[in-house]
Amino acid sequence: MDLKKFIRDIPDFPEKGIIFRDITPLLKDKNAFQYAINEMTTALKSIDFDVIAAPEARGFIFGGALAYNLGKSFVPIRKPGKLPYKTLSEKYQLEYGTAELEIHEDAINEGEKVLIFDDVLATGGTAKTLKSLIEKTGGIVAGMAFLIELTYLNPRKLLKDEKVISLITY
Ligand SMILES: O=P(O)(O)OC[C@H]1O[C@H](OP(=O)(O)OP(=O)(O)O)[C@H](O)[C@@H]1O
Ligand SMILES: Nc1ncnc2[nH]cnc12
Repeated sequence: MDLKKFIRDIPDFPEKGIIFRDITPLLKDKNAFQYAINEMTTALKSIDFDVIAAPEARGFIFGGALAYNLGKSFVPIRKPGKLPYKTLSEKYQLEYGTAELEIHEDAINEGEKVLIFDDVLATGGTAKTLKSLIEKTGGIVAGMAFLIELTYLNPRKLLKDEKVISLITY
């Protein structure tokens, strides 16, 4: 199945000059959604890890399904003020502005192998921040996987030495 057919390009969203890759048509089509989850599930079998960590909001949609499929636990990384226990937090830049993410300080056990999942790898700013937060908790990043990679933004420049998987590239 050509998954790109289910990604809609929205020019100038949320700012002028950005081509937003909208995943909602893929989510709307049950066969495409299931195919994407199954393809990613297969791809992730090549990585040895214990836990999937994913950021709010779009990362949760796929991260939870993948963790269930692979029999792994799931760690939510959230926008500020949403997690109820003690948190570690980092501010960062993404393709369209600045943002901040938080993780519970006890979310990951010392030495646990973590797979980062997100829907889009754009500049790599979010992924780099996720890695840093996970390492602060004592976790080890075993790999990173994305539904979509925007190669024209050179995200892998920020992710040297990481194992990176993506299903759809632009
Ligand atoms: O590689 P980067 O340039 O950092 O961009 C990628 C991030 O941007 C989007 O998240 P956004 O913060 O827009 O959140 P959302 O999932 O809540 O829409 C996307 O879901 C990734 O997390
Ligand atoms: N161009 C883009 N489309 C969708 N999500 C994104 N996150 C960062 N850049 C994005």
